[in-house]
Amino acid sequence: CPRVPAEQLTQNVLASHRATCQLGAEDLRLRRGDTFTREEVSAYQRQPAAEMWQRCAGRITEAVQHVVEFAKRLRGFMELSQHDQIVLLKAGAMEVVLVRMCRAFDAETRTVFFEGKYAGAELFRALGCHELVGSIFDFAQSLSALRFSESEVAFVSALVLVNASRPWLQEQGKVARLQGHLDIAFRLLLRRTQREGLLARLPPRGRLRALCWQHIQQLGTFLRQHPGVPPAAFPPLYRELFA
Ligand SMILES: CCS(=O)(=O)c1ccc(CC(=O)Nc2nc(-c3ccccc3)c(C(=O)c3ccccc3CC(C)C)s2)cc1
Repeated sequence: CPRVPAEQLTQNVLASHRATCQLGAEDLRLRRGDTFTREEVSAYQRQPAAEMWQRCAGRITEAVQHVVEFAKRLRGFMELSQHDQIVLLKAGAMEVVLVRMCRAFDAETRTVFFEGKYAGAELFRALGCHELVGSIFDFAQSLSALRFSESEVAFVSALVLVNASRPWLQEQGKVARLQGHLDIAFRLLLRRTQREGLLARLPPRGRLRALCWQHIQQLGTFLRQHPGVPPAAFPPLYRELFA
């Protein structure tokens, strides 16, 4: 079919995701059976809280950097003002990580890929934020039930990022136009693949926002309880986004 703008935009969204998705969905699926042994789990549980927080902060920072690269490749994102690009990434990067992370979640064993193998929630006990970890698993579980294709993950990620209702935007109209084009392209894809029902089953935006807020709060609690941990122990980007 002729390369109508929506088709071109769709190709750009899919290519941007494929180029920056960090681990391939297929690889993640193939490694599902590979879970940590009881000994390895208890070794993680015996880690000091600071060590586990720093490891997770490092992982999150890597994931966020891939999301920044995804945004930069999205047609139209680089045409936004620098200020608005930063506003959208500060508000949305962690939300996109959470959406992408569902590909690394195995609902059958309720485990997530972490540092080379699949881990249950109990592996993260040393973090001291049992509720947050449980909520992340629940959220990943709800997303994995939707059986996203990579194209759907790509579009959901793009629409999480390009959100004209984020506060502090300077050129809200420009973001709304880009958001509108992405929305139309996504709906065309869903119609073509008989997946229109997906839109009604996506979690409300508030779920993502609440999870990110819980993460920021738990980080704050951890840092207050461990005044000895130097801020330099966390990657600058992680501190900039969450501390
Ligand atoms: C995201 C791109 S990907 O290619 O799919 C990919 C690429 C790479 C990986 C490997 C990986 O980094 N897994 C991590 N797992 C968790 C985790 C941790 C608690 C429960 C559930 C998953 C990480 C976190 O640090 C995390 C994740 C979400 C919110 C908050 C946090 C930190 C908090 C809990 C201190 S990192 C997985 C998936």
